Amino acid sequence: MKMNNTRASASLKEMIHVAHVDKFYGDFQALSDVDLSVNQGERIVICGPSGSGKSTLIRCLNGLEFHDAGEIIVDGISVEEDSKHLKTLRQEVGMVFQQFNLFPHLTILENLTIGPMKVRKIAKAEAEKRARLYLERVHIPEQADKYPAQLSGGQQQRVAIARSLCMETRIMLFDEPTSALDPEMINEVLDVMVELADTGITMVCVTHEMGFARKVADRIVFMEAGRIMETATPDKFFTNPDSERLKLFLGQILDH
Ligand SMILES: Nc1ncnc2c1ncn2[C@@H]1O[C@H](COP(=O)(O)OP(=O)(O)OP(=O)(O)O)[C@@H](O)[C@H]1O
Repeated sequence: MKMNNTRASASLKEMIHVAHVDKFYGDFQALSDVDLSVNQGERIVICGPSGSGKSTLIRCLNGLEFHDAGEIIVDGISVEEDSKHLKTLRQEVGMVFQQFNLFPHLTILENLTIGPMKVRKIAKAEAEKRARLYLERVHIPEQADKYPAQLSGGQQQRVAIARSLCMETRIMLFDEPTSALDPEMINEVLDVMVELADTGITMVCVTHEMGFARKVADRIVFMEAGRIMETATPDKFFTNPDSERLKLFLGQILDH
């Protein structure tokens, strides 16, 4: 179900505000004067060469890393190391990583219910109902009673997505969710992400999957050397990029 009308009418609310952000690791500057604004329901794909700062930027959005200068506000919360609201922020922003980070000693169902029960204080029966619903959504309801090691990488990543969905967050961040997967499992995860994108959730996704970017993104952000070099709609991004660097990058990745 497309929700473009809803997204259009909601598009005035800015969910992510990044202004003049710098980030250093020691002496190394990983982000330089980064600006990014994401409205409610927007789908943003971030791409760029290895080491360009994509993961650093997305990790700064939910306080897994902290910026050194500038301002980041996510869903009304200022992201700062000493903020009292960091816990709330992390609860409100879902994140799916390259490595699935499931609890190995818990079943799939338990992986999905632990957050809602502990953090949201939802009763077990309700949490399980919700978990089974989202396992249906990611097309693996039959895996509920297995342990993560018994699932394929693609299935584990779909559980990781379902786990974020169970927390019913309004923002989902993805950091190269398919890059640790065997090629034949990439599409099953991307398909779930395409379905998720149609629900109106705000999405920021670091990925090299340009087919996904073309299909889903409202805007694609190209980073290089810690800077945002270009931001464009998929159409412009792929057919008429402004910078020579982006043309070179596209030449390299689209040839593969
Ligand atoms: N914890 C860290 N300490 C020191 N340097 C780091 C740290 N994390 C990242 N860097 C450096 O910061 C730069 C940006 O890294 P980042 O992981 O954000 O890039 P990326 O664009 O996501 O790369 P990739 O596509 O390879 O994942 C790189 O040069 C990296 O080596």
